[in-house]
Amino acid sequence: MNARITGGEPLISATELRKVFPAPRGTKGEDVVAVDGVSFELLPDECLAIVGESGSGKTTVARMIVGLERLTSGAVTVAGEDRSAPPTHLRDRRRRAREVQYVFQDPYSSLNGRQRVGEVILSNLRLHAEGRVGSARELRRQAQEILDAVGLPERFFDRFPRELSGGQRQRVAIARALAADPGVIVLDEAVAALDVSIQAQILNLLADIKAERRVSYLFISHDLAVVNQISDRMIVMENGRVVDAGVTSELLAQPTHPYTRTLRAAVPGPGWRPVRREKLAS
Ligand SMILES: Nc1ncnc2c1ncn2[C@@H]1O[C@H](COP(=O)(O)OP(=O)(O)OP(=O)(O)O)[C@@H](O)[C@H]1O
Repeated sequence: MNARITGGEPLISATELRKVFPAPRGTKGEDVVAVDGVSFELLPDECLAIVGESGSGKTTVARMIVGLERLTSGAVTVAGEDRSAPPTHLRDRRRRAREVQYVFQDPYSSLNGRQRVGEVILSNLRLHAEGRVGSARELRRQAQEILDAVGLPERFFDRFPRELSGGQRQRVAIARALAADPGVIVLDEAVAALDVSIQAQILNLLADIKAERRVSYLFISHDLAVVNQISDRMIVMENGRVVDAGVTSELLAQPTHPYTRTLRAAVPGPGWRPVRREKLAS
């Protein structure tokens, strides 16, 4: 079972999320309001981007959604079930991981250096098989199928992460997420550490996976050019609040909010124009 649901019911619903980090003990510093009244919905088969400058609260929102950060107030539901409180036991944690997987920014630190690529995938397959673990041969076949889906042929199965490039490592991280067969993948600056040409490859890969596996993405990024390529809708965060939201191509073509205009103006490269995703796909 995964968190996929049919129809227009949101996969993730975030309502009035608020996160306050207390000032460190013994200091006279002030509490940090990292997230303040953030609401959004992620629909089946869509990619929703959360954009904003560094410190705007994007990662904190993502961590609240996956249960890594306790909510100060507000509510999160996944596939209609309340997920506002952190998981209390291992079973709950695993069930949530099957619903929503998280891919981190840094492909260099997010993989265990002592685990071979195939084992990374196998261990997540075993973890989420819910007692339906097949033979070792069948598991290996499934692991290789997932690696094939992210463009890593059989010769990568026994390699260690240190033997891979940044782009290849991020493919492994995506494959590891897919092994849980999730309904949603949260991608937190998942291409930010990669060269532009490798970024494009990973974005194409993500688009292919989304079309083939019907997984939804919550795509956290500060990079509007990247967001323009991958997302259907976007919300814009500034100082912990949502200041703008809408269909990505429309919002980028004609940004109305001053902050969105500022972000848009910061996109590098003369002649950069928002391009509808259908055009990119051809
Ligand atoms: N564990 C924490 N303790 C205290 N303050 C925190 C903590 N985590 C985040 N913050 C603060 O909350 C605010 C939002 O941070 P967050 O990392 O969510 O922003 P972001 O938009 O993801 O930025 P970046 O892209 O740089 O990660 C920042 O002011 C940050 O310093």
